[in-house]
Amino acid sequence: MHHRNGWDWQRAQVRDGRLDFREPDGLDRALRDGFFFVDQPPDTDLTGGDRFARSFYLPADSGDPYRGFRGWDEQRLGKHQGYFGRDEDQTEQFFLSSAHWKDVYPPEVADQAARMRDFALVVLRSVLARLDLPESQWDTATGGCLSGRGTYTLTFNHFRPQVRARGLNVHKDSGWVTVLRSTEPGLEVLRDGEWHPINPTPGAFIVNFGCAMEILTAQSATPVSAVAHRVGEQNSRGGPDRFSYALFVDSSLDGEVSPGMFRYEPGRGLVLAGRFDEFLDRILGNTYRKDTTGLY
Ligand SMILES: O=C(O)CCC(=O)C(=O)O
Ligand SMILES: [Fe+2]
Repeated sequence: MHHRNGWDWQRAQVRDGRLDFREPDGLDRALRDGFFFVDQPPDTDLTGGDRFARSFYLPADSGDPYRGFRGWDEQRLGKHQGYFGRDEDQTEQFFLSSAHWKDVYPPEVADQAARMRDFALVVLRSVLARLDLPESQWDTATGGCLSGRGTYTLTFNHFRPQVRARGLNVHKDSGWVTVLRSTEPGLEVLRDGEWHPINPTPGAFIVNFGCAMEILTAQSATPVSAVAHRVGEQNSRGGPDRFSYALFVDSSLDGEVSPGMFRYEPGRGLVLAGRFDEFLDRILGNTYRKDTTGLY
């Protein structure tokens, strides 16, 4: 349904560990849209994450443990970890997977990351329950995500308004589900050949699906869309800079845990579709380069 003020994105809440949509066909529509809103749980405290998003890039200051994170870089933390000042995008980012949360993030941020991960896994289970994939195969299919062996990354974006560039290039997220915290407009998604804004709703996270989910389900009875999205150029409006942060659920990068990405072929089962580490390198590399897009 098209409303005068844009696309009618679905809205859910989590009740008794399951996604409960406002509309009777809400889940099916959300799987096709690739994006939906979900109420933050009643006890959600976002102060640590919001503060980190507004501070991580600032020079260190002994009185403020949320500043001074540029020095935590890929050399120090490992591949795809730490601070990245992108060259072709306004965003400067901080990526951190769960193995590092307690050692690097301030304690409130590490706690919030774990709560967002648990919430994302509830959302993931609810979606898997709608697919024709047997439950006994869920953990294998998702590369160990449901048994705590996946890759869980909390990533912060700060959009530098003084940089003249796109905010964040066109891309699809790599993995299963993303739980996004945003308070400002700027996010746009490609749906039916047109770019539509997704404007944040107070009290709700934005959820979207990634490539791993799209590849797994493409031939199933319930294909799930990983929708291309981007952030437009942000101008200084005299107010605070735009920030966002997201909890990404991806498959394990450890070959001992998971051989890679699967597609589900009804009648045949899980079929290996390729290595996940190589896929991730490619999609991240292509997202932050000038003349490519983070699509596959
Ligand atoms: O800033 C946003 O609203 C979206 C960020 C995003 O798409 C991402 O970090 O993958
Ligand atoms: Fe994204």
